[in-house]
Amino acid sequence: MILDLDIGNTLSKWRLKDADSSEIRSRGAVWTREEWRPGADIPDLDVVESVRISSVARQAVLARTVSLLRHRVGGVHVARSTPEALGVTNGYEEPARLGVDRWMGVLAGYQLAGGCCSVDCGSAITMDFVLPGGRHLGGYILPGLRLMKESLQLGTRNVAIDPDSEADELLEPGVRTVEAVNHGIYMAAVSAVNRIYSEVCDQQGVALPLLVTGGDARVVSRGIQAPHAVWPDMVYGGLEACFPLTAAERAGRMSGAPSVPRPVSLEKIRAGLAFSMLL
Ligand SMILES: Nc1ncnc2c1ncn2[C@@H]1O[C@H](COP(=O)(O)OP(=O)(O)O)[C@@H](O)[C@H]1O
Ligand SMILES: CC(C)(COP(=O)(O)O)[C@@H](O)C(=O)NCCC(=O)O
Ligand SMILES: [K+]
Repeated sequence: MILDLDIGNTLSKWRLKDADSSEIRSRGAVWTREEWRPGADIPDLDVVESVRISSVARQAVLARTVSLLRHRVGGVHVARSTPEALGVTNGYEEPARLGVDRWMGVLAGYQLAGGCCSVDCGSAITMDFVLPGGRHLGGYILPGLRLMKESLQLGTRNVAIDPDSEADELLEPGVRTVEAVNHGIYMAAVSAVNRIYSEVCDQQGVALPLLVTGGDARVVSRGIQAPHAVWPDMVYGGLEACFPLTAAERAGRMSGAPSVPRPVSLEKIRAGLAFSMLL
């Protein structure tokens, strides 16, 4: 079995993948903390031959996780943000400083769709852009839904936005504090994503395929106007592409990769931008 780990600021996600069949056998998530307890937090390591890790948690968390795993597992692969990989050049002035989850998302998105915009809705909402040809432009970081809510300190943190609620409902004025907060932060997130996507496509003169991942991907997706695909395993897709271990991965296939809708035309994106500026 292959154990894939995506350690974010809030949640540490794991999945077990069968190295022979390439099937995902199980998955889970625990709050990100200092130490892993195999058998409790993550599956028993006896069945694991290799581990692939993307981590943006504090360095100490990664160091401890890796030292625990190295004692028990043959191959431990830790992803890093590099100046170039898989045909993509990292746009950061200091490439190593780009969050590795963003880099994994960018690489997965580029493998799947060529030039693209990748959006990761987790503790932070990040947006990254890669042009056809592989130039990563850099991106945007804004607070995620949960962080925005916590920063208001109105005691509403434990009432999550229902991921099944309709975007239309969430855009209406709230008539209770929790509702006003939820609708406010939702509006902040989706209007930023919509605007940034359109602005960058306009600046660069190209309509890019759009991919969305992260714990809040489903709810944010409902408010995104441009055609897009939700890909919960996008960070794992980057790990598969960087460290291919199964036959399917060596052939360039990433688990759970969605079919990506064609973007609308650049003219339509520009018309939408012009319209929003008139208002
Ligand atoms: N069951 C859940 N438990 C915790 N957070 C959840 C859950 N479902 C959705 N979320 C949302 O997902 C976010 C975490 O998403 P994730 O992509 O895992 O973040 P990160 O990678 O930063 O740890 C939380 O901040 C919260 O808004
Ligand atoms: C921006 C992030 C905090 C997002 O992390 P997440 O919300 O996925 O936990 C992470 O990608 C990170 O620590 N990045 C380093 C800074 C940067 O990318 O510029
Ligand atoms: K994120």
